[in-house]
Amino acid sequence: MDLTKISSPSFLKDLNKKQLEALAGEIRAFLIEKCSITGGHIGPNLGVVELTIALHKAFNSPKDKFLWDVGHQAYVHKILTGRASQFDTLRQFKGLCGFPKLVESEHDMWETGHSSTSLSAAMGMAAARDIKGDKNFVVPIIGDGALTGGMALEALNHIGHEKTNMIVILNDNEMSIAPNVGALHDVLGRLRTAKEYSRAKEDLESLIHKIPMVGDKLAATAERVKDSLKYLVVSGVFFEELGFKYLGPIDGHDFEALEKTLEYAKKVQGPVLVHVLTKKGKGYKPAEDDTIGTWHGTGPYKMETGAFVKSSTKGPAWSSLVAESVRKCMKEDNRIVTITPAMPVGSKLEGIQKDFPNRFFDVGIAEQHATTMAAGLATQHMKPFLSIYSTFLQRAYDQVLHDIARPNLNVFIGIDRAGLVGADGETHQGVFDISFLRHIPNIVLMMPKDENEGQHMVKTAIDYNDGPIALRYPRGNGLGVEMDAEMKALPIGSWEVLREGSDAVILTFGTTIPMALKAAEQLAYQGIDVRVVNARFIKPMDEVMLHEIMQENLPILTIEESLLQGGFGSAVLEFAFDKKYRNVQIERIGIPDEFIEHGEVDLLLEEINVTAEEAVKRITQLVPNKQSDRVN
Ligand SMILES: Cc1ncc(C[n+]2csc(CCOP(=O)(O)OP(=O)(O)O)c2C)c(N)n1
Ligand SMILES: CC(=O)[C@@H](O)[C@H](O)COP(=O)(O)O
Ligand SMILES: [Mg+2]
Repeated sequence: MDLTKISSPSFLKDLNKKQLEALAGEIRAFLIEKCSITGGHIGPNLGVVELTIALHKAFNSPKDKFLWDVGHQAYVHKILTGRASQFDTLRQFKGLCGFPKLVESEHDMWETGHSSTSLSAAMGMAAARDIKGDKNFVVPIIGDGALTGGMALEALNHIGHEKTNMIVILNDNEMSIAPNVGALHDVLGRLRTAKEYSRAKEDLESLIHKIPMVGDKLAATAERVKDSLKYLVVSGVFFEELGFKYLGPIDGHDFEALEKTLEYAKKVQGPVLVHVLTKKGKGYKPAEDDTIGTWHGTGPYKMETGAFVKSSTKGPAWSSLVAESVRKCMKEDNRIVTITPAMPVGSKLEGIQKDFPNRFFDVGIAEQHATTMAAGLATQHMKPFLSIYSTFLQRAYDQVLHDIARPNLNVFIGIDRAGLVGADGETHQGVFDISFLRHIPNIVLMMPKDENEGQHMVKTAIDYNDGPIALRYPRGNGLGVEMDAEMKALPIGSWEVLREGSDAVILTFGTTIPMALKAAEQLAYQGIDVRVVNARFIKPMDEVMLHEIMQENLPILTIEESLLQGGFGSAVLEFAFDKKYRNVQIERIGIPDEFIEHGEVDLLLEEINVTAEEAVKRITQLVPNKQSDRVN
């Protein structure tokens, strides 16, 4: 079948088991081929091929509402809702989004990207339905990893209390990105093996009902016996005690089991949780055999061998640089404890996990817990290293403020994926952390210009004992610079002049330094002499140097791959105003007040004018008389 010809999932209603299985095969082949070129979340999507087909067969989207938790596993949903032809543009600039997107389709009911939001949103949609007296199903699909997110548990608690009609599909493949962790994971583990029990339960029930005369009465008593048996044998009671009817576990690749269970679930009053067992990466051996999370989200790969296509990079991965530098420090200092909320693979923490198993914690998708746990460690004079993506740190804003900064606890926060991340798009861009951290008292916030300065900043953070200190670093690789043999701490709040200049100053840090230097070189040809400063401490700023620059009354351009609103440039403006440098001209380049969609980072930066050309233009406007000098 030509998948690109699908315009709506309604055709599924007429397919028999054989045809459904054939369709599943075609979709798998399509996904493996397309993702081999574009990259993407191939593992999770191969695991939900049959489940997604069965859901679209059993329900009537968009009247019935599917909410895909995290949403990285919605490619099959996108294929069945008329978007197969767009997969060549998956996660590319102005192309198909890798997550559900309202503007893309009426079938995309809820935008995700961050984990564990589907149940809360589903409760909202179900409440609206009930208040309006509408009749439709609300069907959130949540993974075993996402279920460890605090929001999901808050929602389960409320939904069960309200006894709202909802069919929760728990897609359990025993994996988060890495193998799933936590006591809830263990509960699911007991359930997975409980297949026998649920069959025995049904056999028992039908047997008792057959006993003439006493059958039904006995059945009622047996119900209580069965339930007590349930307490003994399986932990499905976990969900049933929360007010959910628990169905399962069922094989998520078996169309008959799926159809039977979904049709049964549609008849149940109140919230139902259908526990579906799937295999992440199913149907593609390299992904199926993945036990660590390599095939959760990938770049392009060779279909035949599963070999990843190497991109040309100069320096080490930033995550590896930071993790390796911390690992070195952990050898010398047994106060250091590393915590990650479910991202050991992305943040390259496997080495730490292996060498220091009792000083490493993967807490699951639980950013708030991870952050406050770090605070608790710091109260006991340990040195917690919280490794967390910028975008996911947004989940723990109050924990940083209330639990770490307010009591001024010595926590080292490694903010990974700081800046534009590219393919994951607007739900994952790491461009807000400066704005939401800079205004918190006691915080030190820094960003290195290259991997050598990165290792020195790790040392700076480890040696710093006066409160919270955050090191932000980008997705991707370093510049390939030479590394000093020894890590050495930097003076807190110290900036560095990279290029002298007497006509204007560019203040910038991290990934935008090469662009600033390029602009300065171009301006030199115009006779404009620009100083370029590595403003590597975003907080505290180098106020001595700032006073000097402003006393010289030099025009200033700030550049940052971060939100302008409340960002570094704002800090410089505030400084000038507060210190009464009212004549200094200041311009800012950075992320505008909008969400930045998916695409290659260079194209995104061009789109929003965070470029050397823009810097040249802005500086030229700042020093017009230099222009006229040159012309005369
Ligand atoms: C708040 C938040 N934290 C972390 C992530 C990163 N992340 C994306 S998918 C994923 C694992 C999800 O596991 P599961 O829900 O079981 O889905 P599966 O990939 O197994 O289908 C994680 C940790 C995220 N998207 N959002
Ligand atoms: C869907 C999700 O949130 C993660 O899979 C994320 O895409 C990982 O990002 P990196 O690829 O930058 O590790
Ligand atoms: Mg999972």
